[in-house]
Amino acid sequence: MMRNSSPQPSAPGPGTVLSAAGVAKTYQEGKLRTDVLRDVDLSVRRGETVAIIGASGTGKSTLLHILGGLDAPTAGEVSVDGTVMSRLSDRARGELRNRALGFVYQFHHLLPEFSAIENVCMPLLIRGTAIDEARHRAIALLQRVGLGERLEHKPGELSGGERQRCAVARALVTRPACVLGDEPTGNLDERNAAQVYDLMLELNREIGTALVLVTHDPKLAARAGRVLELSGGRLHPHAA
Ligand SMILES: Nc1ncnc2c1ncn2[C@@H]1O[C@H](COP(=O)(O)OP(=O)(O)OP(=O)(O)O)[C@@H](O)[C@H]1O
Repeated sequence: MMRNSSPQPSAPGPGTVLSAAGVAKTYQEGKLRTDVLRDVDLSVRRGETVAIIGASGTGKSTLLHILGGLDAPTAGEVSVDGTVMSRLSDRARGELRNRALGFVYQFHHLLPEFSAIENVCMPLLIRGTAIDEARHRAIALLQRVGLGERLEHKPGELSGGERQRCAVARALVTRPACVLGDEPTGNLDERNAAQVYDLMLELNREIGTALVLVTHDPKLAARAGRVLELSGGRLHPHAA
């Protein structure tokens, strides 16, 4: 494939937990063709925090889905913890996602019929952790995010900020190499958004999980170690 000469946001190397090389994505609906991503290169190192900003419709969610293995690129490759995702079977890709990645969405995506502790236990149980150990780890993390008194509450019985903090706990309970957040604080007021964002950065420091966060809020983005802007289907270093 022809590669352009735009500067790479950073080159992959040892300690890279997530990388994209020449990632393109085209949506084709009948005769309508939309080239959303043209040539995305990205390399995220262990423990790094990266914010991705960009105008509405530039493809931030599309990119995050592809980085998380939820969608396949039209061209290019994504590697998670050194393994190229497209070379894996669906099952092996699912296992890699469960082992190495965590996800936080704008709308928490917690399971409504399960309690906070059950929601946070879920990724551990999926990977075969014994129930007692899973509960022990879920309780410790829920206490850490300030929900120690809300363990048995269902999502509908939690406030918006509490739901997002529970979703953060669920994403981090497996101590993944990297957490991907798609506007993780986007539905919260400024104070709650700052609190949840703070929490993610604190857990990043404590656990060493890398964070890749899409946000429309420049103030929040500026607190990440690196800010990249998606425009014209490519990622560019963002000048502060
Ligand atoms: N399944 C699809 N089929 C066709 N086009 C799509 C599809 N999904 C997204 N698009 C288009 O791709 C473009 C990028 O969408 P995406 O949701 O990734 O943007 P975004 O940067 O996350 O936007 P926002 O900030 O508004 O959430 C949009 O123009 C959208 O219409």
